[in-house]
Amino acid sequence: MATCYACPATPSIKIAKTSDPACVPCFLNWFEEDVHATITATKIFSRGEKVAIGVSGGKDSTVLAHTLAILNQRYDYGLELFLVCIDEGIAGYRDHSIREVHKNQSDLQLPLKILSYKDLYGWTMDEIVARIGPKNNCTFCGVFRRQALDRGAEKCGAFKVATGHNADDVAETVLMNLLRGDIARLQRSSTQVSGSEGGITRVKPFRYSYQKDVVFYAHFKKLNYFSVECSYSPNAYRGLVRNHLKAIERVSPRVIMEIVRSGEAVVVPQSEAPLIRRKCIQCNYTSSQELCQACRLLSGLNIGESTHDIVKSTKKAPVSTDSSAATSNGCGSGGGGDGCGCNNNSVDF
Ligand SMILES: Nc1ncnc2c1ncn2[C@@H]1O[C@H](COP(=O)(O)OP(=O)(O)OP(=O)(O)O)[C@@H](O)[C@H]1O
Repeated sequence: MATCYACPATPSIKIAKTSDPACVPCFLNWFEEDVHATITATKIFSRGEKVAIGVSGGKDSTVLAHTLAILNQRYDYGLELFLVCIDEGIAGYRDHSIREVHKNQSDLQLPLKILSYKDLYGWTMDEIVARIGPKNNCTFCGVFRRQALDRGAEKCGAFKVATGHNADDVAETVLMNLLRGDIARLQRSSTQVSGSEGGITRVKPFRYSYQKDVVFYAHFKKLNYFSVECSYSPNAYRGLVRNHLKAIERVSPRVIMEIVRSGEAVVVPQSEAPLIRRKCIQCNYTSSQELCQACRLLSGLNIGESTHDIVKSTKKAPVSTDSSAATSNGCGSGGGGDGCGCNNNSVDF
């Protein structure tokens, strides 16, 4: 009978990333060591750094917060960790997941900052959807969340945000950008540290961790997390790409890592155009234009512009260094959109 890859015990699972059989204790140890290997290989953290972990209450960020807390102690990274949670104002969804965030905060004993769209922007996502309808709402949510996470990090004195995007998310993003011919975004989404132009940087310690292994880890560790999909998520184009990827993965499990690595191998010649980086005249957030993406969206909302005009107004930046410029089209736009900050449609993280 087969034994665990690392000890004589009977295996309980097959590790998704390596296809090795493993017992639960060896799997848990393997997972943590694999994340440690990613962190050391990609050099995403520096000693003494303050790091804000974006926690939504979902499985990925819940596992991320636990793993980083463990590794920070085990390997003495010397990081000061904070939890930052953004309340988008989606009744029946985010209010429920925030309960899980509180439980995790009490387990981990890390400082928690919760910021809401209502306080930051004057609108909840429920109010925005009531105003603009079911299409394009991921555009608003993505731009606002990205900026809100930066603002949460700033409040903790952190210049780095760690998110729970995993290898499956990154592979989907690489494929989506490739299918859309957006090679500049493909390269941006494949870098180890993004958004470093003087602002707050973003890192993904799970970029080489398989989604299934994250789920196994959460399950075997009995972590508290909320597993319901966002009620407004149309899951259009990313859903298609995800299904294709899952089909290929059944034949060749290594495909996820191979796509992630392929994305990293793409080198795009630097644009001749100078990057313009300034502060938004309204909110002081880093932007490539007078008004940052969030303020442009907000001004359209506040004056009652049509959804089409609001979203169109965010597509004008030719050379964008606006760190909120992760999106330009909406998710509900039938798959043609540049997507949002959430995993369902984003093509930039
Ligand atoms: N409301 C939020 N507050 C704080 N961080 C968030 C929030 N939403 C998303 N994030 C961050 O962005 C990452 C990707 O989020 P997304 O919702 O797209 O994917 P997910 O795979 O469902 O992640 P999770 O399981 O952590 O919710 C999360 O892992 C988390 O780090």
